[in-house]
Amino acid sequence: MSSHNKFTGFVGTYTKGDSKGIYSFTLDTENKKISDVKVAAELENPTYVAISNDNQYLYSVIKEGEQGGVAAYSILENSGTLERKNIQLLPGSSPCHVSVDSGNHFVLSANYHKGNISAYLTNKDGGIHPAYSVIELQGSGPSERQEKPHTHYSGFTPDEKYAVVVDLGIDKLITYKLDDENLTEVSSLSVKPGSGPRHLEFHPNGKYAYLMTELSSEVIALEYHEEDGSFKELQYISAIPEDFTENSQGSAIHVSSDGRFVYAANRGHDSIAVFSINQESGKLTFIEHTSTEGSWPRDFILDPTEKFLVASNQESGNLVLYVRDTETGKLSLLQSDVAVPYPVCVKFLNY
Ligand SMILES: O=C1O[C@H](COP(=O)(O)O)[C@@H](O)[C@H](O)[C@H]1O
Repeated sequence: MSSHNKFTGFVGTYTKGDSKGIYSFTLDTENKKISDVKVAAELENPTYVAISNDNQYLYSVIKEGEQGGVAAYSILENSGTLERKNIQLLPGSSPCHVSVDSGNHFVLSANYHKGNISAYLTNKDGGIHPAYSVIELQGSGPSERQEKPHTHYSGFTPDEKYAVVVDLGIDKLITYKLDDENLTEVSSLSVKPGSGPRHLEFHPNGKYAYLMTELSSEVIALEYHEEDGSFKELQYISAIPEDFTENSQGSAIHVSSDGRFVYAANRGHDSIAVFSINQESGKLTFIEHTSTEGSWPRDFILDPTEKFLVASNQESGNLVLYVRDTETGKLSLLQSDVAVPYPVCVKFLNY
């Protein structure tokens, strides 16, 4: 457990309205407050960011003119200051998700608009080489938002032997064997047609994973088999109340590092759903909904102590701070007036 009481976070945004790019902020866990919001780097549409395990580098989605890709930054002295290393762009829309492995060797990006993923290798200075593999996904789904692949997430399995890709347009989770030359498909799982899977997070025991769907607002509990990178469905559970009939779209999902709770965000219902995890079966039980005190919670994150949770409301432009009861998993509101324009993603440095 960290002995710090001040933690630096970063917010990726859409550079609409007043937004200038990536913002940094400080969470003071003693005074239970977020403050010191400032611009950390100016760039267009840095919607998603990933921080290397050693806190040396930040990788961000970037748009430049008619091109999109990934920008690499140095994080100066574990602070909120970013210095550009380089960028790698490809023609067309920018990606929506970026991730880096624990050894800071591979960077992966997923592109919703193009329906593809790109894999990059880093150089010894943390910059990135041009994409060495771009994989176009194939297929469609029954919803009008599933006319083609819309890849929303690419990350790593716990042992980092595989890349896992989630595609909202084709209702699929695909596992690729990862090396420095190729990504080779080894397994895939089709989930409920029309559910629109979006983001995935593993349980710390590496045996289960939890998948948030955007179109059906459900959490899918999965069993993960590390020997071949395959997944098996265990359970579907709604993240919104049964009687809520207005538009709502699932967004982010996180698992507490004690492996006891899953948190999932709902845009429209504007809430975070809390679930407890049965440690024997991996299945979930609903605990509560907490309002996000704003509109369209695109992302949220547990702080490094996991006693707090920070949510980002894209449309109302505010970060919201909750204190988390680590025994019950429940959230209680502390602060909801931290202005950040069009926040899309929120991340902390590692402590
Ligand atoms: O969650 C969502 O993500 C997609 C992709 O993000 P983008 O920044 O690449 O456009 C977005 O288009 C969609 O509206 C949203 O629900």
